[in-house]
Amino acid sequence: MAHTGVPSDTRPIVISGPSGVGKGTLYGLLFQRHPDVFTLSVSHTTRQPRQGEYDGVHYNFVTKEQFLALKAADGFVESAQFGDNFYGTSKATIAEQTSKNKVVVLDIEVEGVKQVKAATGFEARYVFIAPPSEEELEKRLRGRGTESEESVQKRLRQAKVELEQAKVEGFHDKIIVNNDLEAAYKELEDYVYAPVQAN
Ligand SMILES: Nc1ncnc2c1ncn2[C@@H]1O[C@H](COP(=O)(O)OP(=O)(O)OP(=O)(O)O)[C@@H](O)[C@H]1O
Repeated sequence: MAHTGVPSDTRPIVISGPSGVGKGTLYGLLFQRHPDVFTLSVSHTTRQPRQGEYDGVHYNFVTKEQFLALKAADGFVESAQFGDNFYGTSKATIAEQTSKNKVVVLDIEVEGVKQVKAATGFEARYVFIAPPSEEELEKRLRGRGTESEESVQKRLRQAKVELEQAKVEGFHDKIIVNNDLEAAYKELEDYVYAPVQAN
């Protein structure tokens, strides 16, 4: 069945999975095939904008002081530090995007997923994208041609952590194996458009 319009369940969708598994490709299709329905969450960051990046579009660019103040006020559903820079997803940003009748998609690592699950007053749906095999994951990561050898190795180590966590019963609401892209996309779309489950 073809799905159209806004899903009945409008909770944000948290998508996780190892680097190179095809998360971006899959939700990219969701955005492309359902324009104006879904939107990627806009993170806060303390790093400097790069050429062509706009405040409020690619990131909400803030100072370290602003970031830490928001964190102290429990304003993030998840946050992390990479090198000298802080990154986080603010509750207010998600609420604002949701109020515009958009279903917000969050693309985060497993540590972030744990934080979102522990965040107070925040409801979401958790989708894990799994590779058909670790060999295929490595092939895709290399095939993308964006990573150095060191970065490939680092991502593969992190992949093992992600895959281990995904085995925990009930941690994710839905696990999709991205083998054939169209089949995986269909599974994602069917899940996203499934009617709200009565508890
Ligand atoms: N089902 C599939 N079959 C074969 N190749 C795929 C499939 N899905 C995605 N790919 C390819 O795998 C590579 C990695 O995909 P993508 O960049 O979407 O991964 P990602 O999970 O978003 O990675 P990251 O977390 O590093 O951003 C891309 O080159 C993409 O075209």
